[in-house]
Amino acid sequence: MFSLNGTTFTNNSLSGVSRCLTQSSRRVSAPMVVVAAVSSNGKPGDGSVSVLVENALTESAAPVEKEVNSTVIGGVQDVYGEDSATEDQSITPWTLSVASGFSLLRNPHYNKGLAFSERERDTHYLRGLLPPVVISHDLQVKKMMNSIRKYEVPLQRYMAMMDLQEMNERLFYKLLIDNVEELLPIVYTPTVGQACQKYGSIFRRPQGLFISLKEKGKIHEVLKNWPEKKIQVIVVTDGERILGLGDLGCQGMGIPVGKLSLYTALGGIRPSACLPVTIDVGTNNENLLNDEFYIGLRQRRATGQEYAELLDEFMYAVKQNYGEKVLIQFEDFANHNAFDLLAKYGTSHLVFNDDIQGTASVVLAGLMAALNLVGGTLSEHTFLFLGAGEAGTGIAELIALEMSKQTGIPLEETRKKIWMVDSKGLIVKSRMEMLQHFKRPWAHDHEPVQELVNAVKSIKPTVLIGSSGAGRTFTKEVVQAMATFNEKPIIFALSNPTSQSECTAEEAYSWSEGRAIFASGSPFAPVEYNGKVYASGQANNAYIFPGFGLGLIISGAIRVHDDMLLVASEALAEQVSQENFEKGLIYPPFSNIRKISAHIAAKVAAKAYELGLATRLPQPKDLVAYAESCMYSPAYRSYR
Ligand SMILES: O=C([O-])CC(=O)C(=O)O
Ligand SMILES: [Mg+2]
Repeated sequence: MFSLNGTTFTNNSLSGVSRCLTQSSRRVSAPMVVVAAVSSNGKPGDGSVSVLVENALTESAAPVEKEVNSTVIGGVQDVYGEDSATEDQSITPWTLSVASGFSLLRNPHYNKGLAFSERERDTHYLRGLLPPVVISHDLQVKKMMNSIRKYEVPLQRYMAMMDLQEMNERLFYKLLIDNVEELLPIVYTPTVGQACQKYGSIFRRPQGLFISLKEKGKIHEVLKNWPEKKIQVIVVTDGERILGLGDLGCQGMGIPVGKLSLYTALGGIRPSACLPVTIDVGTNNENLLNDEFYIGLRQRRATGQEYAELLDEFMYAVKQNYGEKVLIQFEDFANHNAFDLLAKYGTSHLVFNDDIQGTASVVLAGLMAALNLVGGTLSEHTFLFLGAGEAGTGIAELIALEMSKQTGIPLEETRKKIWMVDSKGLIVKSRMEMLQHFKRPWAHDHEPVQELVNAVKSIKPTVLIGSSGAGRTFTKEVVQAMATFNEKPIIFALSNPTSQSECTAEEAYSWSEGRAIFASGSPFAPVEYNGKVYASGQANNAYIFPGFGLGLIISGAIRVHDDMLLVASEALAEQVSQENFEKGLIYPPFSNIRKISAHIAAKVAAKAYELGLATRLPQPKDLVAYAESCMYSPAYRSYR
């Protein structure tokens, strides 16, 4: 351990440095140089950097470092103080870049491409490696958007974005942040669904960790192979229920990668703190098992004890490696595992299931906002769901909880306002014995009903929610029935990607004669009906999880609590403006998402403090300002 300019460097951080050096020294041919990379507010002196490097080299004994022909080496991107929340501005002005010359251009964390200044080109051995022009970050964004728009096929745009992420991380994030509405459907639903279906053939470089049954007993070591050490958020899938597309096995990796890029772009978590993980226990997808190019384990899914042991080893290895404040987001697990994993680890780890909890929170927010358009309180409405899996029952439970909080009526009673249809028809008491445990709270007294349309006609819901993963199930008859007994029927078609949406925006508006208040999980372009343009909202958990995670991180929360989901919904609903309502919108535009995320984060953090679940003390006075100040900015740093 040693100190420099008041910052203490531990052996841990040094081993990170030495690892960088080791890895770089294998790749670089240009001599490495020490550079002090200065963030916009920092002014380190050059001499100190040499001290840092000397110490780094002498304290780590790996022989490879001695090979480093080190005039000097720069940068300590990875040295964050123990207390750092997300972005490093408040911690230390120092960044340590790992290389110079050709390898600097090949390092996505530090590469700036044509934006390297004349001076940086001189000091970092870049002369001749770049064409003469120097362009600004903004011009780079413009140029990149021009080329991306030239691709007509969305998957090509996706691949161009992934290539950019691997080439120049800060440009990737600036592009995404500045053009979020245009690029979200590319890096996220619906295109990410296609990317997962083809992941085997488009896989180029590792973007996350693959942990398969082969790694059993070694997960702790496998985590150490990941180059970043200060992980704050992990998104993990086992690929069994990727969006509404079913079992995509190991190819589900596209989802954790996509979700985490939104954690950074939308929620401001720094990219190096994000770790995508795919657990591979096999797949039951015959097409993949028979595909010679399939990249995962070629076996049927392990279940029972074998599955549980691998997950258990993973969960404990994560805590051992990254501490108890690392957020683990479960994503796209099948129902039969999702509920159990959340219940099992909810008391020992900081875990969040996006499909159960994130979707619930975003839908509740949409409903809160919709009340402004349709009137009444939540408990005056009647809800019918198609699909009683993670999303459906998660949303239902949060609505029932909110109704109970608002009215003081017990949860068992408020649940009775919510009905569900699954593949076997309306969930009713007479089916109780045969129901999976998570469906049982929704079995109410009623005659058995097979078809959705008959359930709609009998229950007469004011709100119809599709969470079935089955596309085109809200038929004309269903939507028309909703429109006969509701002046403004609320219809959410949540399943993803677009192909699985229960109905399209156009169907919802035309079949309801323009009266539906409609939102969908995947985006739909505005629709014209009878000379009027209808823009619909995207009820997607992407509104919630980035800000929610930010709130947990900035407060140092150690557990997720349902009350945090309720305040996240309130925070999102509060961001819908009068102007949005006038257009019939119940979600704010994604273009404001970083501001929205800061508000969600502040409310979630405040709740964590109130519940005694926050460890980051003292509590900042202005949590919104604090959340904003912690957010990662993709602005380039200048290397001196
Ligand atoms: O990824 C999305 O767009 C939303 C989601 O979690 C899912 O559909 O599983
Ligand atoms: Mg999901």
